[in-house]
Amino acid sequence: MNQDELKRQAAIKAVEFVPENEYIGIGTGSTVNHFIRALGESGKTVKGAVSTSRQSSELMAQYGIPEIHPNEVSSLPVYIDGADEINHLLQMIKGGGGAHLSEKIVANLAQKFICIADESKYVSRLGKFPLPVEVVPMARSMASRELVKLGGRPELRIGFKTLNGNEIVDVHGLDLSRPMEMETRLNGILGVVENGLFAHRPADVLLLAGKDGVKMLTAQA
Ligand SMILES: O=C[C@H](O)[C@H](O)[C@H](O)COP(=O)(O)O
Repeated sequence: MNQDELKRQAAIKAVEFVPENEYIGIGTGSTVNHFIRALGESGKTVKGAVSTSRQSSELMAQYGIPEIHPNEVSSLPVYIDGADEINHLLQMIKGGGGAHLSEKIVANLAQKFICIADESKYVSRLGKFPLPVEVVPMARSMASRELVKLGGRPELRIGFKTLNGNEIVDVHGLDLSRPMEMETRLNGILGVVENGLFAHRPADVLLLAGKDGVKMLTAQA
């Protein structure tokens, strides 16, 4: 089974966690695209979904899943999303698609965050994947100098703008051994809008697809 098929298996499993006739939250990325298709084809009815990107909104529309704005809900029973890396505490690096700001907002509206991933995403230590950091364009250089002081090597994602018109710097080499501290610290840099560490809001459940099937994991102390 290739990686894409494993992503699809995790996504199909996630449909079982979707409550009928409720609003849900939907993330962004290739694994989530499989989830939207699987939900659309499942015959399960949701009242609607809060989306986190244009890409997800467009696919939801193709499958007749109504979209609702995050400001119209105060809570969501579930949020389904992928990850670029996830550890045993279900803390994640996200933002490979540049959508981590809206993903973090919607994840924080959710009672349960279900992460869907293939087994290559499960890591013993976060940080091989460069950490996406969304920055206000006029502060990009200033913020990048601060990221260097923290031990990172920021690299501008050339030609990319976020949903909010900002830029992304992908930061290599940061020490992420204390993810909660680093998440807070990075967001304290002037010009940083949000970083892709999900340590304060980890996933609640990980559906991890491997060659032996889809495992359901929770945080391991
Ligand atoms: O901005 C993108 C998101 O954080 C995605 O959840 C993440 O990049 C994983 O994407 P994929 O499912 O394509 O591997």
